[in-house]
Parts: sequence; C-alpha cells; structure tokens
Amino acid sequence: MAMTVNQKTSAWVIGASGFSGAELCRLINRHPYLQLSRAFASSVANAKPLAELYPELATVVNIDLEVWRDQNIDQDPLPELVFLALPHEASAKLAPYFLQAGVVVVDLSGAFRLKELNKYPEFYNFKHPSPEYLQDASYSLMELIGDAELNNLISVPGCYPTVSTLALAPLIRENLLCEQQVPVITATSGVSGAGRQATLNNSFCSVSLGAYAVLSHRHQPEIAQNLGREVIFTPQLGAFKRGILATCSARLGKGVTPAQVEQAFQQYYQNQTFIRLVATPPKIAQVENTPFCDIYWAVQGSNIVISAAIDNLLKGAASQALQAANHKFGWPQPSGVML
Ligand SMILES: NC(=O)C1=CN([C@@H]2O[C@H](COP(=O)(O)OP(=O)(O)OC[C@H]3O[C@@H](n4cnc5c(N)ncnc54)[C@H](OP(=O)(O)O)[C@@H]3O)[C@@H](O)[C@H]2O)C=CC1
Ligand SMILES: CC(=O)N[C@@H](CCC(=O)OP(=O)(O)O)C(=O)O
Repeated sequence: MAMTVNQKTSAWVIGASGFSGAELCRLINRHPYLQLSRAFASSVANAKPLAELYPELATVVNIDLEVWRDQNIDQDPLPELVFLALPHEASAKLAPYFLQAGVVVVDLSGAFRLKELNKYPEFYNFKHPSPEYLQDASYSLMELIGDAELNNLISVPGCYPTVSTLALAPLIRENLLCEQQVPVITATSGVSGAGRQATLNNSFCSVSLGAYAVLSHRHQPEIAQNLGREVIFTPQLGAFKRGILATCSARLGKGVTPAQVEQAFQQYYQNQTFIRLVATPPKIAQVENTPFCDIYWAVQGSNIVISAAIDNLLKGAASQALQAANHKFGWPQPSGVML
C-alpha cells in the first residue's frame, strides 16, 4: 500500500549512493511536497549516512543509506513514488515490481527510453527483461511534451539526448532544416557522466579530452528517436567534473531566414523556466550546479550552429527527474528544482 508521510508524498531513491541518486536526495530533501523516506545503495560498504559518502551533504541531508534487497517490495510499506538511479539492466528488472504494486516509477536509466526492443541488445548489450513496458513508458523531456499526461512509468531522458534534442527539436519540428543534410552533434561531457564507480578510463591521470564510442553510442538512437531523423552523434570526455557542452551543426532548408530560426526557438522556449536562450555561446560554468539548459545559435547563409550546455547530473538527470515528478503529481514545475 502506498504511503504519505506528514502530508508529503513519500519517495524512495534507489541508487542513492551514486552521483545522480545523491543529487536527487539533495533536491528531494528540500522539495515542498516530497518526503525522502528511504534511500538505498547496493553494496554493504555504502550502508552508512549519505553524508559520509558526500561530506558536502552533512547537516543538509540526514538519511542513512540501506542496502537494497528485492524483498523490500513485498515486506515493507511502499512509497507513492520511487526514483531509480541504477544501472540500466537493474532498472529494467526492478521497475515492473513497483509498477505492479501501484507505485509511480521515475527511472533515470536508459532501460525504458527506446521504443524499439531490438535496440537494447545492440546498444545496451542486454536482452530486455520487461519488453511489455517499453511502449507504455512516458519519455519525459518536459519542455517538449507540453500538457501530455505521464504514465506511471516515467523514463527520464539521457544526458546527451536532453541537451541535443533541446537544441535541435524546434528547428526540426518547424521543418526549418534541410532534409538531405544529417545534423552533426559533438558533445563533451565531464567525468561524473560515467558514474561514481572508479575505472582506469575515468581516473584523474587517464582522462584527457577525446572522443569515445564513435558512431556506436547508445544515445545516438535515443536522439534520432526524439528528433524523428538520423543524426551523427559523437560523445567526448573532458577533464572536468560535471556539465555537457553540445555543438550541433546543420544546414537550413532552402530560403529559411534567421528570423524564422529566432521565432522557432522563442515559440518553443520563451515560457520554459529551465531553458535560457543566450546571446553568446554558453560555457559549462554558467550551467554547472543549475537546472538550466542554455542555448545559443548563429546562422551564416544556410549554415547553422547551435551551442547548448547543461549540468549532466541536474538537467541531464536529477532536476529533470523532479520536473517529471512535479508534472505527474500536479505540483508547480519549479518545486524542488529551482536552486
Ligand atoms: N551520471 C550522469 O551524468 C547520468 C546518469 N544517468 C543514469 O542514471 C543511472 C545512475 O547513474 P549514476 O548516478 O551515474 O551511477 P553511479 O554508478 O554513480 O551509481 C549507481 C547506483 O546504483 C546502485 N546499484 C548498482 N547496481 C545495483 C543493483 N543491482 N541494485 C540496486 N542498486 C544498484 C549503486 O550502489 P553502490 O554504490 O552501493 O554500488 C549506486 O547507488 C544510470 O542508469 C545512468 O545511466 C542519467 C543521466 C546522467
Ligand atoms: C561521460 C560518460 O561516460 N557519460 C555516459 C553517459 C551518461 C549517462 O549516464 O548516460 P544516461 O544518460 O544514458 O544514463 C556514457 O557515455 O555512457
């Protein structure tokens, strides 16, 4: 049975020891309508106060992490809302149990983002354990879904797809891009995008600006699905902690003017709290630790370059997840999101 604590809606975070999960705990902790009732890690070593893993949260978020066990679903009073900040395959297995118990699931992984089942073995390297949920999952790029209702399974967009889609969607939806020319997206992420688990590739001495997963990254089909057309997407890893800067280059359709481009961006985003249309190319520092996506564009003849930036752990993950929860439960969009 779902639980409401002190008039607030009860929420769990599973994966709270990870980077996105910890950000979520921080945001939920001061959300006016949500109560962070429990938070889970997977390893016994992380069964400790969250602030011991993230000292900056000391006196800010007072919660002890518990070790997640599947029996929690059958044995414990359940929350109304659960955030899954887990590896993709773990989310794909766990989400159905909560859904069957009537709990709203906000999943930060890629487990339910793609509608085509056969993309999972190809891009995620696993056979999907719960394919029947793929079509029902609501993909929550909030600035582009308008007033559409969200189902009980909410799939939060990936970090690169968030910034890339927000940069290109108004132009594509308004039919302003040349059909024959494939948009090219090159995006550089900070190392926190790879999660908290230390590996040689993300260690301090190894990271040096470079491309990876060229023409094979799992976010390519997600961006293409969002935009309804092919893109060339190249992710890069940069030697900084957090943030993504995406550069999108494309060709405008015949006769399309800079004024039409301006109008498209204004029409889509002028009332969106978390999009800022900026007059100079954004820098990562201006969006770091914020829930904003900053978008700049320049047109020369029929060429257009859009430069957009987000914080991967907030707009690319935790704050965007809260935007979706706010929409689902009918709370004002900025609740718990605006810093
Ligand atoms: N980092 C980013 O920029 C973004 C991440 N995401 C997505 O969010 C999800 C979390 O990412 P991130 O925070 O980076 O990941 P981390 O690697 O930092 O954290 C993963 C979390 O999941 C827990 N966990 C791992 N396996 C299991 C399991 N089988 N059952 C229960 N808990 C488990 C870990 O616990 P423990 O620490 O104890 O092992 C940890 O709390 C991923 O799907 C990721 O793709 C989405 C957008 C951006
Ligand atoms: C720098 C880095 O490694 N970034 C991750 C993407 C970030 C992420 O967590 O991906 P989702 O948004 O799909 O969950 C990667 O390329 O796999």
